[in-house]
Amino acid sequence: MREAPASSGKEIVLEVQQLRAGYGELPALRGISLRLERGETLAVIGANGAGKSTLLKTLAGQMAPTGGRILYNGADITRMPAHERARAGIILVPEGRRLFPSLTVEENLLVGASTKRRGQWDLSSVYALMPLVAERRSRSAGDLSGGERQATAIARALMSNPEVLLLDEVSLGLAPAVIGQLYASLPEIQSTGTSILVVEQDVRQALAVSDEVHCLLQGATSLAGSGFTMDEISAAYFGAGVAHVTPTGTITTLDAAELEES
Ligand SMILES: Nc1ncnc2c1ncn2[C@@H]1O[C@H](COP(=O)(O)OP(=O)(O)OP(=O)(O)O)[C@@H](O)[C@H]1O
Repeated sequence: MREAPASSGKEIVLEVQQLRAGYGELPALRGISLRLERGETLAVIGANGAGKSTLLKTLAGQMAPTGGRILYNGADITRMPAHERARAGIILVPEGRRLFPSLTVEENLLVGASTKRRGQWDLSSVYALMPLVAERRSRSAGDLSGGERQATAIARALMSNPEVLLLDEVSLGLAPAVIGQLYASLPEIQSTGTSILVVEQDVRQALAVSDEVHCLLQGATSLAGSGFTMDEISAAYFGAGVAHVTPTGTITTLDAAELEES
């Protein structure tokens, strides 16, 4: 694997070094390294089973890594439990939304506020950002449509005033117009200094919303950085090795032979 270090001079909020994780004997992450800058959106892409959800779960503390380190604002949080990471500002919106169906939308949002982190997000600012959620505030979460549930899940995460927001498959199963509305809220979230790591199946959507992209292939990094062509991305996504140096930043490439060895 080749790496050319980036030197953008921006503050690194989250740094992942050679992260490994797996399920029993099955390795799901095989030495992932990445950096998330303050206020940056990084899209993690890759085919089914590439390790995207495992990466987010490991960053949120829901899965213990088998190797490597996670640094948050320079401190080693590799062994920090999930609830402490949430209190520290790393908030995961998991695939499948996981709201409390018998509670109203507003009650779900108030659960998000239970980390008691201070910041600009409270009920009124979240409702202003997401009018769809405001309109549904008195509804039971169990009665919402898929898009409304996803919007509510993001709104609940915002109530924690996250420093790092981890979004897993925001668009899964939603109509394009609904996906557009959800992604439209990201720039404003980002502008408050929150860093966003978004897992997205739709590569074009991922590129549209992110500053940088990180492609996983069978648990390893096949491409990372910005300014790639669709051909380069699809080669990394499906497994043909590519080599490319971006104008601005890090580039990591992995060819098929290296993947076999790792
Ligand atoms: N609970 C689990 N038990 C055993 N193996 C698992 C489990 N969850 C994931 N895996 C395996 O770990 C690997 C990585 O899965 P992961 O869900 O992280 O991939 P993904 O990129 O998020 O895929 P998808 O887009 O399908 O969600 C796959 O081989 C998957 O089969």
